[in-house]
Amino acid sequence: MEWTLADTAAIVRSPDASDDKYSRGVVGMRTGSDAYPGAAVLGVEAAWRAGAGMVRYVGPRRAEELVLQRRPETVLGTGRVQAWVVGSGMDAATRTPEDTEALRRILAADEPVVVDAGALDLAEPGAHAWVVTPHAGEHARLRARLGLPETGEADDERAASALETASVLGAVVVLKGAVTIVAEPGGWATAISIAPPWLATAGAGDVLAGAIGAVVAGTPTADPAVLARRAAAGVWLHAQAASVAAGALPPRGGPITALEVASCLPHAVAQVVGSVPRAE
Ligand SMILES: NC(=O)C1=CN([C@@H]2O[C@H](COP(=O)(O)OP(=O)(O)OC[C@H]3O[C@@H](n4cnc5c(N)ncnc54)[C@H](O)[C@@H]3O)[C@@H](O)[C@H]2O)[C@@H](O)CC1
Ligand SMILES: Nc1ncnc2c1ncn2[C@@H]1O[C@H](COP(=O)(O)OP(=O)(O)O)[C@@H](O)[C@H]1O
Repeated sequence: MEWTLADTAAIVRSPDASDDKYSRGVVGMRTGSDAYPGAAVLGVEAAWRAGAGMVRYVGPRRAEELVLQRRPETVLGTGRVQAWVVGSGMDAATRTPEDTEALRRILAADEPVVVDAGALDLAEPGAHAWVVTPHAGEHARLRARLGLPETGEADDERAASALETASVLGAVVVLKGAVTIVAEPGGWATAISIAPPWLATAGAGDVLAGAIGAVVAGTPTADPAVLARRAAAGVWLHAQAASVAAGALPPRGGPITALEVASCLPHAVAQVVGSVPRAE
């Protein structure tokens, strides 16, 4: 049930001579708002640092400026992408009608979508290439909207309820917490419990969404079984990056920020690709 480094290594590959920026995966991000421009920066940073070949960003002017300040590599505006990340740093209550319309278009498109925070209210039952990423509070709200009962906090109850939500929604569910559950509509689930409690810090979820987006864009797929395993690999990299960040503070770790977690994603990726023997 626990997702491992070896599982992640079966999914995350290092680029080779045949690769270019497009084949490595382009992530499109519609995240952030005037209230939360920082969430856009965190997600974009994470997508780059988890190995995207290109990141496109669409959002309000101030968020665009902050994103470019941190990552001038980022391409502003729409264009072809292999995966979307939407909703981090957005608020369903204050979203503009244009934002809502744009989110609906993305959710209806063919590319896989990571659906976070302020876009979760738009998730409706169907058969979707979506990875929804609620924390406990968002999961409870999502379940209430889907007409599903309240559930407990024990690990087995969380796994069962994530599976039920995945099945009713027709999408992969990443239920975040100290133990993060990844569940797919077909009935498979896994857990990632290696994250240090220091990861409980504002913005860590925005980083997670960007990291998952990069892993999904690496080999885009609409198959929920494959999508779930790619999402689990993204969760594992994020948790491992947090361990690297906190572990740099001896002897037992110390406080880390979300941006530091994003900055440590390359270490986690390097550990994963370095664990696989080179083909001679
Ligand atoms: N620097 C930034 O720009 C940041 C932006 N953020 C954005 O802020 C927005 C609001 O996110 P929040 O999660 O704070 O607000 P929510 O509106 O989702 O959460 C508010 C309520 O949900 C419950 N809740 C929140 N987290 C919970 C948890 N882990 N377990 C159980 N219940 C929980 C609590 O009752 C809380 O009062 C999102 O769009 C998010 O992406 C946050 O990620 C923080 C950092
Ligand atoms: N006690 C904990 N131990 C380890 N990881 C945690 C703990 N609490 C939360 N996390 C992780 O931190 C991240 C928090 O995300 P989220 O709740 O969306 O916060 P935010 O909205 O501030 O970004 C998730 O990846 C979650 O799994």
